[in-house]
Amino acid sequence: MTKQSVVVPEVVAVAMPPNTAALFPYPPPRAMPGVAVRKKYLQAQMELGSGLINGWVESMRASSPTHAKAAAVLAAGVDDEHTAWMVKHPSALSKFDQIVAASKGKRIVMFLDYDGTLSPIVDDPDAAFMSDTMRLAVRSVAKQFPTAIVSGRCRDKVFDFVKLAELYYAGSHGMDIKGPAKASRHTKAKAKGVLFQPASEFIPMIEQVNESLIEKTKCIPGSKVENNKFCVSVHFRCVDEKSWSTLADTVKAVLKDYPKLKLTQGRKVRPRGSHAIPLAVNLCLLACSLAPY
Ligand SMILES: O=P(O)(O)OC[C@H]1O[C@H](O[C@H]2O[C@H](CO)[C@@H](O)[C@H](O)[C@H]2O)[C@H](O)[C@@H](O)[C@@H]1O
Repeated sequence: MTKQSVVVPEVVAVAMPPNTAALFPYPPPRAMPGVAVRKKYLQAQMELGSGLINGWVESMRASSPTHAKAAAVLAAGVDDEHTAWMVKHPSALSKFDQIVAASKGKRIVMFLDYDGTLSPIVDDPDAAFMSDTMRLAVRSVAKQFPTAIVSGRCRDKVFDFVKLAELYYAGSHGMDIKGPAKASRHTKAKAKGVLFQPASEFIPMIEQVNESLIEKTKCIPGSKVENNKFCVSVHFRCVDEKSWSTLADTVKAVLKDYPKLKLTQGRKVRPRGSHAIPLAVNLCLLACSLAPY
């Protein structure tokens, strides 16, 4: 997901009571002890039809820990990448007072990511469950502020994990947005009619691509194709690094027949022309009757 200033997990901490710090570690947990894993980079997400596919495997390598790198990190006991990342992205909780002071007199809307923020990163995307403690924390935040979850996943799937009817849900990287099913003091009638699906015409095409990707990648152990309704994710977290280029070539081959779909390096396969995350944020803000971002 593209990081926007109103979406970054640091903002999550703004409205979280300080004692929620232990609910979930941030940055997202590592797949192996001592090895930094950035969930954002662990999916095969490519730029389709625009020639940007070159270098995709390099990007996978650069952003994912190789076995050699993992071994080096374990041996040295130092993870420079993680340290550098933390310097650039300090925990909002360590600056909680400053953030509270800066928010005085302002209206706050909460935008939360799901994977790696509300749920731990796990190998099986279907098993990224949210804890009851986290659910309670989100529920209590939603009582204070209009709250939205913005995810690359299919909206229904996120709802099935979260199960809180009082939230806004922006699925498929913002191409599927729905206001709260349950009125709260923030949403009342205004939110009721919110349903935004600007890419509905692409659903049959996405289904075709999904089927084709499943068929073509089934011989690559560890790969997993996830239909997110308005976009498709090809996961390579569990694929041997030696097979990454095969996987990249396979995905590229499938998608060359779909010039209307965009394959973005480090992002997701989605209909061209969509600027999903800022749109998701703006629509949620409008639904809450706040100024667009
Ligand atoms: O909403 P985002 O933060 O942009 O992430 C979108 C993707 O999240 C999920 O994948 C990630 O979490 C999985 C479960 O922990 C993990 O197995 C995977 O490696 C991660 O990339 C989701 O499954 C994807 O469809 C989303 O695109």
